[in-house]
Amino acid sequence: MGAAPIAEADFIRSVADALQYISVYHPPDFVAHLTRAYEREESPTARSAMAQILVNSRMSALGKRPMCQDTGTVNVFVKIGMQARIDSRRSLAELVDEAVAHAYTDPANPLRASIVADPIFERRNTGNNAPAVTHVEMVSGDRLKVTVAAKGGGSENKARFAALNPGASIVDWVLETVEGLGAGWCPPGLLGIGVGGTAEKAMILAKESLLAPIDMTDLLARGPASKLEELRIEIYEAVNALGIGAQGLGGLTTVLDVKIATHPTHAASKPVGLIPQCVADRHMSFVLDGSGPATFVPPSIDLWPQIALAGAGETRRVDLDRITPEEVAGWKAGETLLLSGRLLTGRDAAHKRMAAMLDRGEPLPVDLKGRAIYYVGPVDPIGDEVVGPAGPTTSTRMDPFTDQILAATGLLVMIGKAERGPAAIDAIRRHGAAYLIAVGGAAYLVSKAIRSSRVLALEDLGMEAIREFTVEDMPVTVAVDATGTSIHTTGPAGWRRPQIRAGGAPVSA
Ligand SMILES: O=C(O)C[C@H](O)C(=O)O
Repeated sequence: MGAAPIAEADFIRSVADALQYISVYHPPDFVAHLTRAYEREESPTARSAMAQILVNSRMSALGKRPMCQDTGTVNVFVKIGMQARIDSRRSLAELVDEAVAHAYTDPANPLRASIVADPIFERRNTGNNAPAVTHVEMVSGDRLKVTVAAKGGGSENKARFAALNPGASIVDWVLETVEGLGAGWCPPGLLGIGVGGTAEKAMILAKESLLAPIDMTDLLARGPASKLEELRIEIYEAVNALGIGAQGLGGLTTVLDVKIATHPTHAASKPVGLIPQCVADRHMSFVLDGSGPATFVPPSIDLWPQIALAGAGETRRVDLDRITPEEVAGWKAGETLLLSGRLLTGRDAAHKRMAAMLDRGEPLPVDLKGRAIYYVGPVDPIGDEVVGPAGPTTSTRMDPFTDQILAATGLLVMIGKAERGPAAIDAIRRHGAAYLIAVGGAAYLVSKAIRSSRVLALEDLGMEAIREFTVEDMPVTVAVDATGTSIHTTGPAGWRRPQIRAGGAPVSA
């Protein structure tokens, strides 16, 4: 007699519950590896960023609110036993999408809807984060193994592929590629590498490799038992020697682990996919056998270290309602500021609209003169929150608009995460502006500095609308000052170490 059929409702409920679970709880292996990296970190700025990420992670677990404002694209991998049966007339993708809609609109913990339908033209938010990206594989057995992941856009944007020559070095390609990624993928995190098969197979292998347990600490302690493990250690050490560090600030740890999955390939080929995983590492697996929905037990809060964040001390306080070009000119790259007052928000879609309005000679819906703008798309609030988790988004996406907006509006300050490109840095210097960063992946913690929030303009853009926040003592770091000095250049340069190949030879790349 075969296994009992899996009820449609059990499948939907299990996927929805898993999505809610991973939005608030980091996997224990991630917390353990990040804690170890934090304890060993010698770069004060990187260590402080890691402290904020760990405190944020614990707060999310306690408050049952998302660890990151970017609650991700839902990726689902379903392995269906050849003898399993799902009692439904709908497609598996439809069931997954119903679960996504349930999870993301759950009134107890609404997650941010980030998916836009029609990626080329309208880019209209679907409102419930569906559809997901669902992969199905038929395997032996009579059960269903489901893995759900919620992958942030910043790290997904840094996915890379190369069709290498069979004799080319994977290590050299990974090093060159990771150096070029910048910090928009929110390190410290993981690298997923897929090698072999075909172009699309290498990318899926890279993505799936990120779902394996994080075990670099054990691997380093016991030593490699295979050539693949040797390669993992070699890449792990070589990438960390680049000195990129947490949030690209320069430091000892950029990656907590390196995962590699392989598949046989054509004699002429060596396809390689690389997908980084940001600090919002969110995934879990469960099995359905027809006996009911999966259940998920919250982890013990003892999993997290208790870290006291440094007090304000002598930190410079900034009144956002009275900033002047002279004051901004006095800020130095690397300095910590505590911001209070009114802060505008705007990100990708708002910048595109504002640039189009300026091109047409139209007035903007908000006056940016002398103001600060925060690149953020927050989660909706619940209960007595004024806003949900609201961490910074990757600023380089706003680079193409920066010169035009600074020149046309008199905007003084931008706040986001990770580095700016050369053209944006040049514009910041020419206009006497400044670029500040908050810690990516510390969204719930950041939201605690926000005292009020209201939508000011472009409401149709949903989470991308222009809002006005009132903030109190919001901690940020000056990343590009008015002289054009960038901490994302000076920081990593100070922490870069010589590359040593397995066997002792220096890496040529
Ligand atoms: O969409 C976002 O909020 C952020 C995105 O995950 C990013 O890292 O840039």
